[in-house]
Amino acid sequence: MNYQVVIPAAGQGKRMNVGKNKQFIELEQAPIIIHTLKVFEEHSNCSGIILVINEQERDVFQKLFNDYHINKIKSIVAGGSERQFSVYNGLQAVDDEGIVLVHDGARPFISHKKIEDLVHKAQETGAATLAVPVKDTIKRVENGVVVETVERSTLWSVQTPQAFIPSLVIDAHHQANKDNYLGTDDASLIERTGKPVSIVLGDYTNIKLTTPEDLLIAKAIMGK
Ligand SMILES: Nc1ccn([C@@H]2O[C@H](COP(=O)(O)OP(=O)(O)OP(=O)(O)O)[C@@H](O)[C@H]2O)c(=O)n1
Ligand SMILES: C[C@](O)(CO)[C@H](O)COP(=O)(O)O
Repeated sequence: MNYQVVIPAAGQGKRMNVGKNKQFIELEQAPIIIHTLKVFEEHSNCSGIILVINEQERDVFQKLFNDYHINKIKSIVAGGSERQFSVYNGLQAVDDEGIVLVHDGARPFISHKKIEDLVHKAQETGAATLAVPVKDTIKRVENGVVVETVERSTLWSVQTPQAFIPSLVIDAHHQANKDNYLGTDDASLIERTGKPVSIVLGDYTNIKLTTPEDLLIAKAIMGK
């Protein structure tokens, strides 16, 4: 099943603390965002990429597309002040057919196999996300004191891509905007409308490069 993918890459990378958009940090002679884009460029099931960027970085991205032969870019869309707004802007460029994926530009280690597993599930249920079982014990803390230890067997660490029937995720964004609701992922916007979101087992290597330590892990993953 073919799919389109919206890739939000318009963040500032504050937690990476390198003074620039972390998407441009080089790993093995290519920027992080190129590693991510190449996964979809090289996947025959991907019919088009909608990339969401900071407008001030348009020329930088354009040069990267030329240098690395990224040809599946269907649209380049300006991001917003929050990830949710960036994704919403990207979704406006999506064809209302098939399945749409939303995938963080900061997650370069996604595999074709997991994308295909996810798309298959979204075809069945309308909405699905990759996730992995939590390995640490998770506690709810208030004012530096533990108020609850959450039952670990029910906890999953959610990743991207997340996959949807386009109209479902677009309607959920509209509702969230109307309610002034800000979520940290797109699946939560669907959950809050009462519709089900399925879980598809991801890989622990599908990390989001967020803080400097993640670059050490990324180098190990690439070495593997
Ligand atoms: N306003 C925003 C915020 C985030 N993103 C994108 O959403 C993905 C996940 O966000 P995150 O890892 O938090 O990236 P940043 O927002 O850049 O990081 P930080 O919060 O540390 O500034 C990234 O590919 C990021 O570029 C975006 O397109 N628009
Ligand atoms: C969407 C996400 O990657 C799922 O884990 C995560 O919520 C993004 O969070 P961020 O703070 O915007 O990176």
